[in-house]
Amino acid sequence: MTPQRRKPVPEPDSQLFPQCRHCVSTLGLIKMRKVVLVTGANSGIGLALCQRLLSLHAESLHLCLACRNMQRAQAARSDLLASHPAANVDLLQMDTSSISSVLIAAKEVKARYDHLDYLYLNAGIMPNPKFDVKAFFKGLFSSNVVTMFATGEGILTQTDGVTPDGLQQVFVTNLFGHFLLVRELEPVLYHPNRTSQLVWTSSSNAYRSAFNLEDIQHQKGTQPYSSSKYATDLLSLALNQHYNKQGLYSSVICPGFVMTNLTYGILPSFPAFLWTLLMPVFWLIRAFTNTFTLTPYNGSEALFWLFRQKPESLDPFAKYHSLTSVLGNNYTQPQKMDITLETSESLYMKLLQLERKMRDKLSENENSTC
Ligand SMILES: NC(=O)C1=CN([C@@H]2O[C@H](COP(=O)(O)OP(=O)(O)OC[C@H]3O[C@@H](n4cnc5c(N)ncnc54)[C@H](OP(=O)(O)O)[C@@H]3O)[C@@H](O)[C@H]2O)C=CC1
Ligand SMILES: CC(C)CCC[C@@H](C)[C@H]1CC[C@H]2C3=C(CC[C@]12C)[C@@]1(C)CCC(=O)[C@@H](C)[C@@H]1CC3
Repeated sequence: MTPQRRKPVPEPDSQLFPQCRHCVSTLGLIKMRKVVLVTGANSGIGLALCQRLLSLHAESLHLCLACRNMQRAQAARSDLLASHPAANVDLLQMDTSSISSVLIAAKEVKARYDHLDYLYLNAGIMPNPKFDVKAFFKGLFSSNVVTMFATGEGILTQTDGVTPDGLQQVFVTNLFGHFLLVRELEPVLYHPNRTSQLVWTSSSNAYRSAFNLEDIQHQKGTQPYSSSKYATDLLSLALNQHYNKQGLYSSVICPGFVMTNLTYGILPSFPAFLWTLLMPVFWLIRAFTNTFTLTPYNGSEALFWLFRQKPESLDPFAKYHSLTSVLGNNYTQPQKMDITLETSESLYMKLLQLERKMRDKLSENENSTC
């Protein structure tokens, strides 16, 4: 963690009143710096988002990179400061797969900042992916080919693990750790007269068929990634139902297919240079599906777009897709999600139950070690 404990500095709106800062503050026209926390910010889409945010708002932002590995986090911070020396970039150690790590990190956030404007819930894993070559070639010659390239449907499975807390690794990393973080940060996310936004990096690989309300952690299946992303879509809707009155809004995005550490892991025997050699093929595929955003910069388009939207104007049933045209132009498009209010509410209740169980377990452990 960075040693300094800084509250964001109130800043007068210098565009409105360029000459007299004193008058601005005495008139009470003070505008606080926007505080933005991004999980999984040290690489890929998360890091690209940070770069883009700083390109537009370097001095009016307070950026907090929440990462599990502080060495990688430091490297990302140095990268950002190299291109934006005046930026405010803090680091926060947080492993979303560990309950105690999330609770400690949330406490630290509440001590450092008195409000959070944006919380990007982006960290995610797809462990031990298995690429079904046979299904891929079968798909290539079927009418489903475009969907296969856009969503990875039917060609990927994963082997999940269990964390020391006894939770399924993918479920807790991608979803539950983030849920707990949101719950813990309620005091800095709710504030009168202004709104806050939660933005989840979901996926078009989120399938209803991979999700089961009776097995929300996906202990039994072989598609924990797809299940965790479908659960993300459901949870975002439930959060809107429960939090909008308090000025807190939630949205989900899909970055498209992006070349990152996560995707390199899908074909581990495939060296990075072969992926680069395949780029012309991928650009060609863009002619059929604009979901091939390919670079983290392009993939972060919808995350960046949401930063500039009024949250009240967003559709809680829509997933916002980053898309890139054949000519390389980026844009964001909403698409209705395959979710219902009933299922989202049932999942929300189950997550609250699991949260209570985990908290009880944690305090039992603390008492027994006292
Ligand atoms: N790439 C793609 O095509 C797509 C990606 N996505 C989603 O985008 C998000 C970002 O992934 P992407 O940029 O592609 O991949 P990266 O692997 O580059 O980024 C994932 C980030 O999450 C972090 N992370 C992983 N596990 C944890 C953990 N337990 N605690 C804290 N941080 C963690 C990683 O940290 P570390 O460096 O330490 O591993 C890394 O910073 C993910 O949610 C992914 O599911 C969705 C659709 C498509
Ligand atoms: C080596 C071959 C010539 C080409 C192989 C291509 C596949 C490995 C990709 C084609 C579509 C991709 C895809 C994803 C992973 C890699 C592919 C299957 C995702 C499932 C990655 C994670 C996501 O969240 C999805 C949105 C991606 C959808 C497309």
